[in-house]
Amino acid sequence: MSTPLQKQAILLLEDGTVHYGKAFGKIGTTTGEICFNTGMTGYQEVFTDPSYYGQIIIMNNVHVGNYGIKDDEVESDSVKIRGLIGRNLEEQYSRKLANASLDTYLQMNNIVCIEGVDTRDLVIHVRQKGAMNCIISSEILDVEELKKELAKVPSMDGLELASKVSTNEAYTMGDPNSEVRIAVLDYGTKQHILQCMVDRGAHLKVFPAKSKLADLKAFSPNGYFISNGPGDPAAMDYAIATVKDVLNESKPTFGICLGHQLLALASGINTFKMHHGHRGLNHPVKNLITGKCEVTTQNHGFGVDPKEVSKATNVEITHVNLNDDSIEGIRLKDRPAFSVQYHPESTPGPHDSRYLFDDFIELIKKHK
Ligand SMILES: NC(=O)CC[C@H](N)C(=O)O
Repeated sequence: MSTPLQKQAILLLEDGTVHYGKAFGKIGTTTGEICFNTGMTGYQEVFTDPSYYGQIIIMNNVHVGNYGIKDDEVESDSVKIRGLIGRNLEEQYSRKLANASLDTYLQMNNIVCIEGVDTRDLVIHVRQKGAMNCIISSEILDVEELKKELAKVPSMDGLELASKVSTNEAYTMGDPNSEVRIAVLDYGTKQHILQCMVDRGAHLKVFPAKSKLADLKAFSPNGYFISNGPGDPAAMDYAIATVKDVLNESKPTFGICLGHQLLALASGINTFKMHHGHRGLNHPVKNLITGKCEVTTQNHGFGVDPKEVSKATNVEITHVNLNDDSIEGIRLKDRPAFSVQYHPESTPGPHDSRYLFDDFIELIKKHK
């Protein structure tokens, strides 16, 4: 909750919209693409998800921070969002197990934030006008000066960001004696995606973004995983080339979110920038194979082109979004490869879709 002692802060959007509020986290200036997350819980997992790198997040929930911060509730080693916008960002927290307050955590991670903003109004605005860049500042309070800074920020459309959050060195996880060996292409993976595979007995080797098929093959994998990550998938020529080579191996391959988009691009299907994307914990998806509905966790601003998918002879649509009919899952007809646009590891979120990890492990065992 804002107090009279807090410094002023300003939020300026690319279309000229201005919101005034109070500074939270680091005092400074930050820029990025504005987007909103409708989830009511799981803020720490959201802030540490590398897919959000380069983005400034509006949290729809009116209170953020009430249960503090816990060191192990993270999806990567640091906060990856570029900035945070909230109605009430809380310094006080009530969970005994928490290690720190949200404010301390955001300051430690150098994240510039603004609170006291009418987030309902702002979310409706972004929902109507679409994704755009924005700037938050608690040090420059002159709108004209902020406009000049904001004009320098590149559009998310066409931006390659995955190589900035990928691991620098390859590393392994899980039981080295496992019969299931998965080579992971890390474009900014969430830790719990890897954990979901390790929990099912897999041995993983996680490779830096620019690794080639030959690097992966040196691990003798019997399955390949293509991770989630930030930025525009169409700007990732190096990854599209590697995923094409991976598909030619005809080994079980699974992609999540950015990995789904790369699987489509490597199969000759384009992606596109969505109007304002999907970010939250309650997106209904229908599995067209089983006829069942799943409530899913989502975080994406790009999508796979539905017209091109329906024309492609080698690709089958397996999942659709029940809110807007967008493509949520595909599988290849001529290769043991499948992918989903949403996040089945669901940290945070409902566990309805974790069966996809079981399916992947089963597919690998069958193909051995
Ligand atoms: N969660 C993700 O992997 C996001 C993928 C991609 N950066 C998008 O915004 O669509």
